[in-house]
This record gives sequence, C-alpha cells and structure tokens, in this order.
Amino acid sequence: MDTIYALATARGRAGVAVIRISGPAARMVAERLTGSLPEHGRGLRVVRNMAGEVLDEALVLTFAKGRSFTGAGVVELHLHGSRAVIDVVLRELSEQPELRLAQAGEFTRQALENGRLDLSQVEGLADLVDAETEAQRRQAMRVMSGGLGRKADQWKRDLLRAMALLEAVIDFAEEDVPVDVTPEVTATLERCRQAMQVEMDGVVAAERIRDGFEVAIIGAPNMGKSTLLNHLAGREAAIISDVPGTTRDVIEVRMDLRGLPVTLLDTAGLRESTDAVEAIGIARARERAQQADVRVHLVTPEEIDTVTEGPKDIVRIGRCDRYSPGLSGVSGLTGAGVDELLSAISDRLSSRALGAGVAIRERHREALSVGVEHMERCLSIVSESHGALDLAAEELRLGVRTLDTLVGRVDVEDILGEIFSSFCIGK
Ligand SMILES: Nc1nc2c(c(=O)[nH]1)N(C=O)[C@@H](CNc1ccc(C(=O)N[C@@H](CCC(=O)O)C(=O)O)cc1)CN2
Ligand SMILES: Nc1nc2c(ncn2[C@@H]2O[C@H](COP(=O)(O)OP(=O)(O)OP(=O)(O)O)[C@@H](O)[C@H]2O)c(=O)[nH]1
Ligand SMILES: [Mg+2]
Repeated sequence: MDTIYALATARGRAGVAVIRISGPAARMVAERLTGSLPEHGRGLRVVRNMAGEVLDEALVLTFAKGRSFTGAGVVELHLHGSRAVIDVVLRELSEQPELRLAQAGEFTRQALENGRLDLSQVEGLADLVDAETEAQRRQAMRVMSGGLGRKADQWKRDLLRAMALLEAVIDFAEEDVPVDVTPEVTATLERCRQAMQVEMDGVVAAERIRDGFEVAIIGAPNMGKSTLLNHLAGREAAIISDVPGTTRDVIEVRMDLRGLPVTLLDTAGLRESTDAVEAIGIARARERAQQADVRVHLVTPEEIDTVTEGPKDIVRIGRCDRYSPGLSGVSGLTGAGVDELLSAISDRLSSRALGAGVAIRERHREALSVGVEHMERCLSIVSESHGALDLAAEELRLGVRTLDTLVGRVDVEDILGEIFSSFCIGK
C-alpha cells in the first residue's frame, strides 16, 4: 500500500488546517519533519523543512496501524490554517520520495480496503460530507454508521437458514425425510422479502432527500412570483418589474426548508404570448412545473377555484396585501402568508420524504431487487410438489451473493471508481 498525503481541511484561511499522511511510511516521513513523534499519540512539534528552517508549530497526532480512520499508520499535522503554511508544508511533503498526493477519496478507499468501512458506509460518508441540511445529515449518518450492512447481514442469515433447511432435505433419501421444511422455508423467505421490499420502496424518498426537492412557483404574469422567490431566497435572485413577462428563464435558488433540501424555481408568467422568446420561457415553465415535487400556484381571487388541486399543488392568492384583509394568500412584498406557505410546502415534502431507510441509492435498490427475484424463484420451486430443491438452494446462494454486493464483499471494483470520484481530495 502506498503512503499518501493531502490537506484534509478546506483550502484557504482558517484557524487550523489538517494535513493527513497515511500508509506504511507515514511515521518515518513525519519524524523527518518533526524531529520526533509524540509518544502518546499527541504532542506539539516544530515542523521543519529539509534545510532545517522552521515552517510552523503543529499539533501532531499519530495513529498506529489498525487504530486509525484508514486502518493504516496515520500522522496528522494540525497546522496554523494560512495559505502560506499549508503551501509550504504540502511542498515539503511532495519532495519526500516515499509519499504521493492522495487522489480524491483515497483515504476512505484505504479504510475500505483495510476493512474499516464497508461499501455502503463509504457511500454514507460521501453523503455526510456533502450534507447541507438536517434531513441529509441524518440520512447519511444512518448509512455511515452501518445501518444497511446490519440489515443485509440479517437478511443473509435468513437466506442461509432457509438454505440449510433445504440442504438438510437434499441430503436425505426421499423416503426418510424427517419433516416437511417447506413451511419454515416459505415463512422465512416471505418475511425477509417483505423487509427488503420496504427498503426498496424507500429508495426514491432517500434519493430526493439526497438530491433535493424542486418547488416551482407558477402563475400568470405580474402575480408576484419573482418577488416571492426573492423574499424566500433573501436576495435579489430574479428581476422584478411591473412589465408583465419579465421572467423568462427558469431561475433556481437552493434553500434549506425546515431541514429539507429544496430548489425553488421561479418561472415565466403563463399566458398566450406572441413573443417568440417569451413563448420559449413559458414552455420551459410548464415543463419544469410538470416535473416539480410541489407547484405553488399564485392566482387572483377570481381564479382561485379554477385550479384543480392535486397532491403536488398548493394554490394561494398572490400579492394578497392588495386585497381586503379577509382574503388570505401570500405576499412577497409584505411577507404576509409566507410562514404558512412554507409550512404547507414542508408538509407536502415531508410526506414524500417519508419511508427513507438505509437503502438510499439506485445501486441498493437494484441489488435488493435482484436478491428478491432469486428468493421468489426459490419460493416458486419449493411450492411445486416435486421441485428440484438443489436448484432452490442455488437461488438462495445467488441471493446471498447479491446481498454481499451491497456492502462490497464481492466484485464491486467497477463501481468503486464512480463512488470515489465524487469525493474530495483529503477524504
Ligand atoms: N482529526 C481527525 N478528526 C476526524 C477524523 C480524522 O481522521 N481526523 N475523521 C475521519 O474522517 C472523523 C472521525 N473518524 C475516525 C474514525 C476512527 C479513528 C480512529 O483512529 N479510530 C481508532 C481509535 C482511536 C482512539 O480511540 O484514539 C480505532 O478505532 O482503533 C479516527 C477518526 C471525523 N474527525
Ligand atoms: N402589492 C404588492 N405588489 C407586488 C407583490 N409582489 C410583486 N408585486 C409587484 O408586482 C409587479 C410584478 O412583480 P413580479 O414579482 O415581477 O411578478 P412576476 O409574477 O414574477 O411576473 P412575471 O415575471 O412577469 O411573470 C412588480 O411591480 C412588483 O413590485 C406583492 O406581494 N404585493
Ligand atoms: Mg417574474
């Protein structure tokens, strides 16, 4: 295994910057720069270059092989977080022949290869590093702490138990089979299949939590869509004017809506337009609104009953401050009705986020689905009066193998590249 190094913290001015060195040569190289390593895993050391010049005074942490995040020997240099300190220490490390700069995600890759994390935990860790909202953090933590691995182990135990029952029967001559194992095999597999199905059904919700929800604001020109967007964004993201047809492109604003990641979309006012450019904008507005998770319709009091409200639609009177106080609605100008609107949006989204479990990626859904197919084939063979039980057991073996791909125990080399490419250098 190579010895790698990288800045683990963000580049740029900060209180402290951490450079991590991991691999068999980590201690030796670090000792060269610090004179000696702390005996009890932590100590203050002067960091020098090969010419003996002082570069910085650092808190040095050492982790023995098998007792670190990566599983390899690790030394961390906690430096003063200036660009100049970071640059000069990184340059010094680049000149050490035993070291090379880590690739994106390579520390985590070492952790995977050293059995410190399984593949689903790596995926959870990737999501945790990317998490911007509370819902994303919670979901990532569930997976990073090994939730999917634990469930997969439970399902595997069920499959292996069913397999053992079938094999016991296979080993007996037909006439002296002691008991009919079919009911127990069937019950075990059915229970397991249902649990797997629940996780599969949660993947769509989990993906929305990870990638974010889209909320489109739509309505006729001048209804106050852009004003509302700017109010929610807290900045002048969209142009506002009293000219109908001001907004043409779809304007996207990322926000944290009560812990849920949301992209708000401001769209062109909907009307019959003879202006070719505006017409393109309107077509885009319709298309994005169609795909959105929630559509906020801003309407006039006269229009309020003309919009048919589906589960994705929220209808409100726009610019409501212009009407008698008895008419409730929303106003981006005064902020009236905004809290209530946000609650309505977050209620709709929360119900869509429901059901997310520890299977959080399409990769997980596919593996579960293949696993369930093997179990169903097994069940169908077992239900025949003279089914070939050896074939049924073979299906379960394949099912177990499929579950192993969830945590990366079998041939997953091809998906590793994809997962690690989303990491940053230093993780
Ligand atoms: N400074 C620092 N902070 C960090 C990390 C790190 O690598 N370095 N982490 C990385 O992303 C996260 C924590 N993850 C870690 C997981 C295991 C070990 C580790 O060395 N475990 C040893 C026990 C160490 C001890 O108890 O002192 C072990 O399990 O044997 C360290 C960090 C977040 N904070
Ligand atoms: N009184 C009042 N005026 C508003 C409100 N929101 C917007 N306006 C005014 O209405 C006009 C149109 O506002 P916009 O936010 O640009 O409307 P829009 O729906 O984005 O319009 P298009 O982009 O043309 O579709 C501007 O003159 C705003 O100042 C509101 O809540 N109350
Ligand atoms: Mg607008």
